[in-house]
Amino acid sequence: MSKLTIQNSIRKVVLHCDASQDTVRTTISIELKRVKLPNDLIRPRKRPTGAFAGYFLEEAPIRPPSALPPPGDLTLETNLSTFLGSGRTGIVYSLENAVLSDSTHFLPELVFKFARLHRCADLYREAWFYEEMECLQGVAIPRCYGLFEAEIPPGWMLKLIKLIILRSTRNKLCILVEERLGGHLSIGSPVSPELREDLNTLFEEIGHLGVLSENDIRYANILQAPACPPGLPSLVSPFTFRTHGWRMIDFEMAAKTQQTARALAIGHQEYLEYILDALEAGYVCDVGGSD
Ligand SMILES: Nc1ncnc2c1ncn2[C@@H]1O[C@H](COP(=O)(O)OP(=O)(O)OP(=O)(O)O)[C@@H](O)[C@H]1O
Repeated sequence: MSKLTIQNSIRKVVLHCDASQDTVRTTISIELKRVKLPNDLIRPRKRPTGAFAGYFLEEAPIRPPSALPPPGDLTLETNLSTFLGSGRTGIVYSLENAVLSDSTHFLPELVFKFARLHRCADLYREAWFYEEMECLQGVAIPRCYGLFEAEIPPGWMLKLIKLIILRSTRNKLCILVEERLGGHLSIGSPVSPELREDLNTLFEEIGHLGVLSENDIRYANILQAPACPPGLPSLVSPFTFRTHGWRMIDFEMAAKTQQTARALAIGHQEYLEYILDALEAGYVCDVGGSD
Protein backbone atom coordinates (compact mmCIF):
# COMPACT_ATOMS: atom_id res chain seq x y z
CA MET A 1 0.00 0.00 0.00
CA SER A 2 1.19 3.54 -0.77
CA LYS A 3 2.75 5.43 2.09
CA LEU A 4 1.48 8.91 2.80
CA THR A 5 3.54 11.88 1.65
CA ILE A 6 3.78 13.88 4.82
CA GLN A 7 4.33 17.60 4.91
CA ASN A 8 8.11 17.47 5.41
CA SER A 9 8.82 14.73 2.83
CA ILE A 10 9.69 16.96 -0.12
CA ARG A 11 13.17 18.47 -0.16
CA LYS A 12 13.36 19.68 -3.75
CA VAL A 13 10.95 20.83 -6.47
CA VAL A 14 11.84 20.67 -10.16
CA LEU A 15 9.53 22.97 -12.12
CA HIS A 16 9.43 22.64 -15.91
CA CYS A 17 8.35 25.97 -17.28
CA ASP A 18 8.17 27.69 -20.66
CA ALA A 19 10.64 30.55 -20.71
CA SER A 20 12.35 32.95 -23.06
CA GLN A 21 15.66 34.75 -23.29
CA ASP A 22 15.83 37.44 -25.97
CA THR A 23 14.48 35.62 -29.06
CA VAL A 24 15.02 32.10 -27.69
CA ARG A 25 11.92 30.28 -26.42
CA THR A 26 12.25 26.94 -24.71
CA THR A 27 11.30 24.92 -21.65
CA ILE A 28 13.63 25.36 -18.72
CA SER A 29 13.76 23.31 -15.52
CA ILE A 30 14.15 25.26 -12.32
CA GLU A 31 15.34 23.46 -9.18
CA LEU A 32 13.84 24.95 -6.05
CA LYS A 33 15.30 23.99 -2.68
CA ARG A 34 13.31 23.80 0.52
CA VAL A 35 13.80 26.76 2.82
CA LYS A 36 14.47 26.13 6.50
CA LEU A 37 12.70 28.85 8.41
CA PRO A 38 14.07 30.12 11.72
CA ASN A 39 11.73 29.35 14.63
CA ASP A 40 11.93 32.95 15.78
CA LEU A 41 11.11 34.52 12.39
CA ILE A 42 7.97 35.91 14.02
CA ARG A 43 8.03 37.06 17.63
CA PRO A 44 4.85 37.23 19.69
CA ARG A 45 3.27 40.66 19.96
CA LYS A 46 3.62 42.16 23.42
CA ARG A 47 0.50 42.61 25.46
CA PRO A 48 -0.43 46.32 25.30
CA THR A 49 0.13 48.20 28.55
CA GLY A 50 -3.11 48.79 30.40
CA ALA A 51 -4.86 46.02 28.42
CA PHE A 52 -7.65 44.16 30.20
CA ALA A 53 -5.84 41.25 31.88
CA GLY A 54 -8.75 38.84 31.31
CA TYR A 55 -8.08 38.93 27.55
CA PHE A 56 -4.37 38.14 27.78
CA LEU A 57 -2.14 35.25 28.80
CA GLU A 58 1.14 35.68 30.69
CA GLU A 59 2.98 34.31 27.62
CA ALA A 60 1.95 33.53 24.06
CA PRO A 61 1.16 29.79 23.60
CA ILE A 62 4.32 27.80 22.83
CA ARG A 63 4.49 26.04 19.46
CA PRO A 64 3.43 22.40 20.02
CA PRO A 65 6.26 19.96 19.20
CA SER A 66 6.18 18.69 15.61
CA ALA A 67 4.43 15.34 15.19
CA LEU A 68 6.15 14.74 11.84
CA PRO A 69 8.96 12.20 11.35
CA PRO A 70 12.43 13.49 10.39
CA PRO A 71 12.44 15.43 7.08
CA GLY A 72 12.34 13.33 3.91
CA ASP A 73 14.43 13.54 0.74
CA LEU A 74 11.82 13.40 -2.04
CA THR A 75 11.92 15.42 -5.25
CA LEU A 76 8.66 16.70 -6.73
CA GLU A 77 8.87 17.21 -10.48
CA THR A 78 6.02 19.03 -12.20
CA ASN A 79 4.61 21.41 -14.78
CA LEU A 80 2.08 24.08 -13.93
CA SER A 81 -1.50 23.61 -14.97
CA THR A 82 -4.38 26.00 -14.28
CA PHE A 83 -4.34 29.48 -12.75
CA LEU A 84 -6.55 29.21 -9.63
CA GLY A 85 -6.46 32.69 -8.19
CA SER A 86 -4.26 35.54 -7.01
CA GLY A 87 -4.05 38.24 -4.39
CA ARG A 88 -1.68 40.92 -3.18
CA THR A 89 1.08 38.45 -2.31
CA GLY A 90 0.71 35.46 -4.50
CA ILE A 91 -0.36 33.82 -7.72
CA VAL A 92 -1.73 30.30 -7.32
CA TYR A 93 -1.55 27.44 -9.85
CA SER A 94 -2.56 23.79 -9.86
CA LEU A 95 -0.04 21.25 -11.15
CA GLU A 96 0.07 18.76 -14.00
CA ASN A 97 2.28 15.73 -14.58
CA ALA A 98 3.40 15.97 -10.94
CA VAL A 99 5.57 13.01 -9.90
CA LEU A 100 7.55 12.17 -6.81
CA SER A 101 11.02 10.64 -6.97
CA ASP A 102 9.66 7.67 -4.96
CA SER A 103 6.37 6.60 -6.51
CA THR A 104 5.39 4.43 -3.54
CA HIS A 105 4.40 7.67 -1.77
CA PHE A 106 0.89 9.00 -2.24
CA LEU A 107 0.88 12.43 -3.87
CA PRO A 108 -2.17 14.55 -3.03
CA GLU A 109 -3.30 17.29 -5.42
CA LEU A 110 -1.09 20.29 -4.69
CA VAL A 111 -0.99 23.96 -5.58
CA PHE A 112 1.95 26.34 -5.93
CA LYS A 113 1.58 29.84 -4.50
CA PHE A 114 4.22 32.02 -6.21
CA ALA A 115 5.33 35.18 -4.45
CA ARG A 116 4.79 38.29 -6.51
CA LEU A 117 7.63 40.70 -7.09
CA HIS A 118 9.09 41.86 -3.73
CA ARG A 119 6.65 39.65 -1.81
CA CYS A 120 8.96 36.77 -0.83
CA ALA A 121 9.12 38.06 2.74
CA ASP A 122 5.33 37.78 2.97
CA LEU A 123 5.47 34.20 1.78
CA TYR A 124 8.19 33.45 4.37
CA ARG A 125 5.86 34.90 6.97
CA GLU A 126 2.94 32.81 5.79
CA ALA A 127 5.08 29.66 5.70
CA TRP A 128 6.14 30.32 9.29
CA PHE A 129 2.49 30.36 10.38
CA TYR A 130 1.90 27.05 8.60
CA GLU A 131 4.78 25.57 10.63
CA GLU A 132 3.52 27.19 13.81
CA MET A 133 0.07 25.68 13.19
CA GLU A 134 1.23 22.23 12.05
CA CYS A 135 -1.32 20.60 14.38
CA LEU A 136 -4.13 22.39 12.52
CA GLN A 137 -3.00 21.39 9.01
CA GLY A 138 -5.72 19.17 7.55
CA VAL A 139 -8.00 20.39 10.38
CA ALA A 140 -8.60 24.11 9.84
CA ILE A 141 -5.86 25.09 7.37
CA PRO A 142 -4.45 23.27 4.33
CA ARG A 143 -1.60 20.83 4.66
CA CYS A 144 1.53 22.71 3.70
CA TYR A 145 4.41 20.92 1.97
CA GLY A 146 6.98 23.65 2.44
CA LEU A 147 8.49 26.84 1.13
CA PHE A 148 10.92 26.47 -1.78
CA GLU A 149 13.12 28.92 -3.63
CA ALA A 150 15.56 29.21 -6.49
CA GLU A 151 17.35 31.77 -8.57
CA ILE A 152 15.86 32.21 -12.03
CA PRO A 153 18.82 31.95 -14.45
CA PRO A 154 19.86 35.52 -15.36
CA GLY A 155 18.10 36.96 -18.40
CA TRP A 156 15.35 34.34 -18.51
CA MET A 157 11.69 35.26 -18.31
CA LEU A 158 9.07 32.70 -17.35
CA LYS A 159 6.40 32.64 -20.00
CA LEU A 160 3.19 32.13 -18.05
CA ILE A 161 0.93 35.12 -18.54
CA LYS A 162 0.30 35.61 -14.85
CA LEU A 163 3.94 34.98 -14.04
CA ILE A 164 5.33 37.71 -16.24
CA ILE A 165 5.41 39.79 -13.08
CA LEU A 166 8.06 37.40 -11.73
CA ARG A 167 10.51 38.09 -14.52
CA SER A 168 13.96 39.54 -14.82
CA THR A 169 13.53 42.59 -12.55
CA ARG A 170 14.43 40.22 -9.75
CA ASN A 171 15.59 36.70 -10.11
CA LYS A 172 14.33 34.97 -7.00
CA LEU A 173 11.50 32.50 -7.39
CA CYS A 174 9.75 31.61 -4.16
CA ILE A 175 6.79 29.22 -3.85
CA LEU A 176 4.68 27.82 -1.06
CA VAL A 177 3.39 24.30 -1.73
CA GLU A 178 -0.06 23.57 -0.33
CA GLU A 179 -2.71 20.92 -0.54
CA ARG A 180 -5.32 21.85 -3.17
CA LEU A 181 -8.63 22.90 -1.66
CA GLY A 182 -12.13 23.23 -3.10
CA GLY A 183 -14.29 26.22 -3.98
CA HIS A 184 -15.49 29.35 -2.19
CA LEU A 185 -18.71 29.87 -0.21
CA SER A 186 -21.71 30.52 -2.41
CA ILE A 187 -22.98 34.07 -2.85
CA GLY A 188 -26.68 34.79 -2.45
CA SER A 189 -27.66 31.49 -0.75
CA PRO A 190 -28.89 31.14 2.83
CA VAL A 191 -26.07 30.27 5.28
CA SER A 192 -27.43 27.35 7.28
CA PRO A 193 -26.99 27.37 11.07
CA GLU A 194 -24.75 24.28 10.69
CA LEU A 195 -22.46 26.10 8.22
CA ARG A 196 -22.33 29.18 10.45
CA GLU A 197 -21.43 26.98 13.41
CA ASP A 198 -18.79 25.08 11.41
CA LEU A 199 -17.14 28.33 10.26
CA ASN A 200 -17.32 29.96 13.66
CA THR A 201 -15.54 27.03 15.27
CA LEU A 202 -13.10 26.90 12.33
CA PHE A 203 -11.95 30.43 13.10
CA GLU A 204 -11.80 29.60 16.79
CA GLU A 205 -9.14 26.91 16.16
CA ILE A 206 -6.19 29.20 15.40
CA GLY A 207 -6.89 31.23 18.56
CA HIS A 208 -5.83 28.21 20.63
CA LEU A 209 -2.31 28.83 19.29
CA GLY A 210 -2.49 32.57 19.98
CA VAL A 211 -2.76 33.34 16.25
CA LEU A 212 -4.63 36.49 15.31
CA SER A 213 -5.69 36.63 11.68
CA GLU A 214 -8.57 39.07 11.48
CA ASN A 215 -6.99 41.01 8.58
CA ASP A 216 -6.94 37.86 6.50
CA ILE A 217 -10.55 36.87 7.24
CA ARG A 218 -12.02 37.50 3.82
CA TYR A 219 -14.41 35.75 1.47
CA ALA A 220 -11.52 34.75 -0.84
CA ASN A 221 -9.69 33.10 2.07
CA ILE A 222 -12.35 30.54 3.02
CA LEU A 223 -12.19 27.42 0.84
CA GLN A 224 -13.87 24.05 1.00
CA ALA A 225 -11.87 21.14 2.45
CA PRO A 226 -10.50 18.84 -0.27
CA ALA A 227 -12.92 16.15 -1.42
CA CYS A 228 -11.79 12.81 0.02
CA PRO A 229 -11.05 10.80 -2.08
CA PRO A 230 -9.03 11.84 -4.03
CA GLY A 231 -7.78 14.25 -1.33
CA LEU A 232 -6.67 13.36 2.17
CA PRO A 233 -9.32 13.19 4.91
CA SER A 234 -10.10 16.05 7.29
CA LEU A 235 -8.50 15.52 10.70
CA VAL A 236 -10.07 16.01 14.11
CA SER A 237 -9.09 19.20 15.92
CA PRO A 238 -6.82 18.67 18.95
CA PHE A 239 -8.56 21.70 20.54
CA THR A 240 -12.29 21.50 19.75
CA PHE A 241 -12.39 17.81 18.72
CA ARG A 242 -14.40 18.83 15.66
CA THR A 243 -13.90 18.04 11.98
CA HIS A 244 -14.44 20.95 9.60
CA GLY A 245 -15.74 21.03 6.04
CA TRP A 246 -13.86 24.29 5.35
CA ARG A 247 -10.35 25.71 5.59
CA MET A 248 -8.84 29.15 6.21
CA ILE A 249 -5.96 30.19 3.93
CA ASP A 250 -3.62 33.18 3.73
CA PHE A 251 -1.67 34.08 6.87
CA GLU A 252 0.84 36.64 5.75
CA MET A 253 -0.88 39.32 7.84
CA ALA A 254 -1.39 37.06 10.86
CA ALA A 255 0.22 37.79 14.23
CA LYS A 256 1.27 35.62 17.14
CA THR A 257 -0.22 37.12 20.28
CA GLN A 258 -0.71 36.70 23.98
CA GLN A 259 -4.48 37.03 23.58
CA THR A 260 -6.59 34.25 25.04
CA ALA A 261 -8.33 31.83 22.69
CA ARG A 262 -11.66 33.28 23.83
CA ALA A 263 -10.67 36.88 23.05
CA LEU A 264 -9.34 35.85 19.62
CA ALA A 265 -12.50 33.86 18.86
CA ILE A 266 -14.70 36.86 19.64
CA GLY A 267 -12.65 39.09 17.30
CA HIS A 268 -12.50 36.53 14.49
CA GLN A 269 -16.22 35.75 14.72
CA GLU A 270 -17.17 39.40 14.48
CA TYR A 271 -15.39 39.66 11.11
CA LEU A 272 -16.81 36.35 9.95
CA GLU A 273 -20.40 37.33 10.74
CA TYR A 274 -20.13 40.42 8.48
CA ILE A 275 -18.91 38.23 5.65
CA LEU A 276 -21.63 35.61 6.08
CA ASP A 277 -24.45 38.17 6.41
CA ALA A 278 -23.28 39.89 3.23
CA LEU A 279 -23.04 36.59 1.33
CA GLU A 280 -26.61 35.75 2.29
CA ALA A 281 -27.64 39.17 1.03
CA GLY A 282 -25.88 38.46 -2.28
CA TYR A 283 -22.60 40.39 -2.12
CA VAL A 284 -19.02 40.11 -0.89
CA CYS A 285 -18.07 42.31 2.06
CA ASP A 286 -14.49 42.04 3.28
CA VAL A 287 -13.92 44.02 6.43
CA GLY A 288 -10.41 42.67 7.01
CA GLY A 289 -7.27 43.41 5.04
CA SER A 290 -8.23 46.64 3.38
CA ASP A 291 -5.31 48.15 1.46
N1 LIG B 1 -4.69 25.70 -1.38
C1 LIG B 1 -5.45 26.22 -2.35
N2 LIG B 1 -6.28 25.46 -3.10
C2 LIG B 1 -7.05 26.00 -4.09
N3 LIG B 1 -7.07 27.31 -4.40
C3 LIG B 1 -6.27 28.13 -3.70
C4 LIG B 1 -5.42 27.65 -2.64
N4 LIG B 1 -4.74 28.69 -2.11
C5 LIG B 1 -5.14 29.77 -2.80
N5 LIG B 1 -6.05 29.45 -3.75
C6 LIG B 1 -6.74 30.39 -4.68
O1 LIG B 1 -5.89 31.51 -4.93
C7 LIG B 1 -6.48 32.72 -4.42
C8 LIG B 1 -5.40 33.63 -3.87
O2 LIG B 1 -4.71 32.96 -2.82
P1 LIG B 1 -4.21 33.72 -1.51
O3 LIG B 1 -5.36 34.32 -0.79
O4 LIG B 1 -3.38 32.76 -0.74
O5 LIG B 1 -3.33 34.88 -2.18
P2 LIG B 1 -2.83 36.23 -1.50
O6 LIG B 1 -1.97 36.92 -2.49
O7 LIG B 1 -2.21 35.92 -0.17
O8 LIG B 1 -4.21 37.01 -1.30
P3 LIG B 1 -4.52 38.31 -0.38
O9 LIG B 1 -4.60 39.48 -1.30
O10 LIG B 1 -5.87 37.96 0.22
O11 LIG B 1 -3.44 38.42 0.66
C9 LIG B 1 -7.53 32.23 -3.39
O12 LIG B 1 -8.58 33.14 -3.19
C10 LIG B 1 -8.01 30.95 -4.04
O13 LIG B 1 -8.96 31.22 -5.06
